[in-house]
Amino acid sequence: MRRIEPILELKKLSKSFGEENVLDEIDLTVYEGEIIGYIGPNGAGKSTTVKILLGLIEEYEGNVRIFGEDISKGNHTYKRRIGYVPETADLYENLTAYEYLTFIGELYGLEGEEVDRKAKELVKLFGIEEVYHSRISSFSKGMKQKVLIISSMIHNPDLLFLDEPLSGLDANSVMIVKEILAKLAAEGKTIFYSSHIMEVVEKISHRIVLLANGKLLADGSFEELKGQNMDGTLEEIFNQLTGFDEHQNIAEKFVQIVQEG
Ligand SMILES: Nc1ncnc2c1ncn2[C@@H]1O[C@H](COP(=O)(O)OP(=O)(O)OP(=O)(O)O)[C@@H](O)[C@H]1O
Repeated sequence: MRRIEPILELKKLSKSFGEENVLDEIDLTVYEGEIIGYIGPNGAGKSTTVKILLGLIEEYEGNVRIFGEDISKGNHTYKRRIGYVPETADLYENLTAYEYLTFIGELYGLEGEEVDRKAKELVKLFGIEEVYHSRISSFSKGMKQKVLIISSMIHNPDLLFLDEPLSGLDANSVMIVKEILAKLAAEGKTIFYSSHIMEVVEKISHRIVLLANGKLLADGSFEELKGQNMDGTLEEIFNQLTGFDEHQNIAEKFVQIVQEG
C-alpha cells in the first residue's frame, strides 16, 4: 500500500519579531487533497505562517517540510508547485491582464504561447475577456481579484495559499470560485484557505485550524469542533474559543458615541 506523505509538515514552528512571540511551537501536518481553513483573530500570525511557507521569511525556529523537503535547505524548486493569492495585491497596475498573466506564467516556467492560450480561456470563464488587453489599473476590485486568482493557478500548482480570495467578488463569481476549490481538492490539490468570512470557511474546509496569539487553539473538521465545543456556527465556535463575548457591548458603545453631540 502507498504510504500517504504529508504535503506540508510544521514541527514546533516558532517566530518572534523582537520581543513579540508571533508563532509559538506550531505543529501541523497537512495531506493531499485537504482544504484547510486557516483562521484566527487579526494579528494571530496567519500571514506570518504563510510567508514562512512561501520562503518570504527565512528566519524561524522549528522545522518546515513542503512536499517532503526541508525548505531551509535552500532548494527552491518547491515554489514552482505553489500558488498564492495574497491579501493585498501587488499587481503591476501598468500592465495589461495579458501581460501580467503571461509574465507570471513564464516565471513559473511555462511557455508564453501556452500561458496566453490558457489565460484567454480562463479570463473568458470569469467574464473579463473584454479587458484582457486593458491595463489592470482600470479594473474594478473584483476584476483585479479574478486576475489574481487566475495568476495563482495558471501553472497548475499542487499547493495553494489563498488569503481572502473572495474579496470583492460578486455573488456569482463567489459560487464559481468555491466550486473551483472543491474540484481542485477532489483532484488532489491541497488548499490553505485564510479568511475572516466564517460562513465560507465553515462550508468549504475539510479541516479548520484556529490560531490565536501564535498558538493552535483548534484543529479538526467543523463536525469535530462542534463536538468539542458548543453546537453552533463556526462564527460562534470562533468567538467561544477566542474568549470573545463583547460584540454587543462594543457595538452599543460605538453607536452611542456616533450619536453624541
Ligand atoms: N515584519 C514584521 N515586523 C514586526 N512585527 C510583525 C511583522 N510582521 C508581522 N508582525 C506582527 O506579527 C503579528 C502577527 O501578524 P500576522 O500578519 O501574521 O497576523 P494575521 O493573523 O495574518 O492577521 P490578519 O488577520 O490581521 O491578517 C502581529 O502582531 C504583527 O504586528
